[in-house]
Amino acid sequence: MPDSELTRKVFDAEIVDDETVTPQRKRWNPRSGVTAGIRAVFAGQDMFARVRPVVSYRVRKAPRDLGRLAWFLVRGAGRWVSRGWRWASYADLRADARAARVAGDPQARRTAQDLIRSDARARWAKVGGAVRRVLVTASVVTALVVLLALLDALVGREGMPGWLRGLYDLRDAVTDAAAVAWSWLPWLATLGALGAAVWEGRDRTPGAGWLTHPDRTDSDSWVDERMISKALAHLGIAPLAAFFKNGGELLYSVPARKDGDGTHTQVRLPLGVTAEMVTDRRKVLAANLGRAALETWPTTGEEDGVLDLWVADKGTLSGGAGDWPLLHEGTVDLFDGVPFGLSQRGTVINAPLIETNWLAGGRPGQGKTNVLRVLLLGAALDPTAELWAYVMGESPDFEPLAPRLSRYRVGMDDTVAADAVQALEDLLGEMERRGKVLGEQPGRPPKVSRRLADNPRLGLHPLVMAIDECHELFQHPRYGKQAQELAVRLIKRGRKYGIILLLATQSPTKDSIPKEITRNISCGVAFAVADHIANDGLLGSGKYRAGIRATELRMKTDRGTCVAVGVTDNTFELVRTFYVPFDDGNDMVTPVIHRAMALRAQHPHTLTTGHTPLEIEAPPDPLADIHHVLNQETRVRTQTVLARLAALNPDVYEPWTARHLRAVLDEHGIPPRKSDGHMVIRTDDINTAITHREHARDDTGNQGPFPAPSPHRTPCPDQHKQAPGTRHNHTRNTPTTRPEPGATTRHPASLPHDEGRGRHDD
Ligand SMILES: Nc1ncnc2c1ncn2[C@@H]1O[C@H](COP(=O)(O)OP(=O)(O)OP(=O)(O)O)[C@@H](O)[C@H]1O
Repeated sequence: MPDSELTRKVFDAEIVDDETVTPQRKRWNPRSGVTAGIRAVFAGQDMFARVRPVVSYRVRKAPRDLGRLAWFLVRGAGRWVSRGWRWASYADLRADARAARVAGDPQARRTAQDLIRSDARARWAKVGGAVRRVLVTASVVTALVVLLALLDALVGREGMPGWLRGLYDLRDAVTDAAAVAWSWLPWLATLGALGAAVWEGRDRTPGAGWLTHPDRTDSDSWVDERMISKALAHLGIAPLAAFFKNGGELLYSVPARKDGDGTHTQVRLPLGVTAEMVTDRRKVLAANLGRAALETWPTTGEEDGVLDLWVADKGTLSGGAGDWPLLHEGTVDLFDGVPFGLSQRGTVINAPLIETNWLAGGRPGQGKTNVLRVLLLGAALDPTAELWAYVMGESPDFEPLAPRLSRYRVGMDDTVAADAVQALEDLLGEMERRGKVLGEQPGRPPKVSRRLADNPRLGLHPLVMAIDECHELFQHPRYGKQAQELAVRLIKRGRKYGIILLLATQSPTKDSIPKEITRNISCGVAFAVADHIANDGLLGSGKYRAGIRATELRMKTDRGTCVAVGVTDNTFELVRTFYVPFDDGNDMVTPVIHRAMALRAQHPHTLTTGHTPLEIEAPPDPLADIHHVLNQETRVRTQTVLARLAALNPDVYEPWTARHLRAVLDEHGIPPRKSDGHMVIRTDDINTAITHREHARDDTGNQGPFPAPSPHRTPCPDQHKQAPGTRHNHTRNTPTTRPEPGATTRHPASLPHDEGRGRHDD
């Protein structure tokens, strides 16, 4: 018997699993139905048992609640009246005028009075416009109604066309509905007005009951002028206490209002009291307001007699800043800044880097290095930026950034200090060169702009140098003095040339950081510091006295939170910095650097090589690269081409799929080709496309996507050997560089004298 006859045949089947079987097993069981019913009843009873005490409690409290409702009604109506009066009498503007008179500011007073006049004019103009609109509408509607009535009387509905009869039906329906609504309207209007008045008059103080709730979701966060005045009255400042005792009322030039995650206000203090007297009693003020000292920020306003107060909502500052916005995607334009942290108001601060220099400091382990790393990471996502980093100690903190760093040295030995000084010297030379380049530009622009930075021929791209633990460099017995001088000159003059210095230190004393640096630095960042000397060393002199105090930050508890000046237009910011983890087993920095590398590979960019001429890297040329990897074979399978491209330039081609390849071929008019059922690319097609492209360039005079070399550039004898599309790494040979991991496979050196030397750029 043949085998096939022994095989069982299945004509119809169904895959059966537990779920399909279970419903068939569940038959109706009268007993279980009864049990379920009883359970439902008991569940209902549970519910009833829960609801009953609530209802009885409400019933007992009903008289009190009704009383409160009545009181709210009266108070709401009162509030409306007073608001109406304020509106009608321009009370706010009059108060401004009065405040200006008290402050002895005639200009402000005149402005307030002018505003009252112009407001009155605008208001009457508005009323006139509204009356005119109402009159016109009423006349049109009346004319229409009269016309319809006349027509109805003269012609009769029977003689009218269908659409006109429809119009009459509509009119009648609207009239009937209006008549019904009219009979209800007084009731509805009264009820609505009563409800609105109760709502308006509800208790707005914290802790109000079920009928009321404060404007904030968190009643703990409530801080108003009454509470602030009370807190100030109990600070133990004699003139302030006397002022309140005599029935004085403080003048709030900025009323207490929600500002991000807190409340902001400005108070004009009475005679004999300065803002500094209040900032000195910050802890008492915080306690009086029911806040931690860190959550209470009294500072001097525009004048010594004006107190600027910001009080954080309770507990909001203890939360971290969350993920760095660029952690998973996004690029940076350094001219717009780098997301750096959350301000006390809960908004993201875009830290400015262009035209600034930074000094970050604080006690050990509070987050300085992370700030430097975040700024460098952000800069790395601007493909035009060139980055250098010097770490004056043995630390792997910047290791994952290495592929994107053109210069990178780590260590405590003298060679690192020597290289850092050399780098500062190179930056000064570069500054001179940039000054000349700017001077040669049409219109002699005073500083580097995005447009100029984008032109790789000029070499005016942003150049960021970070020095971690910079006090080690500035205090170095041999190189310290020179480093100080160079850094000061750079900080003073380098900003407009797109040269940015980022410094971080544990020890911001006058011996470790030159005074000229702390004086001229534009962005100061202070994590928890020990005393007012360190505070003012980082943030600028007088900041401690003005109440801008990183001394309030607590070691460990406030790790990652810093006081920053110069990062926004505000006098200071309390910043919860973004943290990009680089810890044992959690490295979120490397993926960002991979993105940064891929981005940079797609842009022509310049490297600064000390006093030597600029080198310009060419962007990849996919057509030439395909030609290169075809290796003169007649045809090669598409998948093989993709693999070879990825090996040739992984940064650019590793993410490529057949679709990317197809797009390039389509762009050059190369049709899809098949051989033995496989998609292939033919060398002939690519050769033809390249020839066409060359002709097209000759015709238009266009030099193609590669930027022409710098006029100063020394031609490399073997430059033509460079694999097309790979990036040229021609940099000055200085001991400040170190070999890039994998540099030999990924970026073959095009110059024989580059072989074996330190790396400079990606
Ligand atoms: N913004 C932040 N959010 C949360 N944790 C942070 C933040 N910044 C730093 N940290 C934590 O603090 C630790 C120390 O950070 P970092 O190395 O930046 O401090 P540092 O001040 O540079 O220390 P050192 O002076 O020792 O170099 C980090 O490993 C991290 O756990």
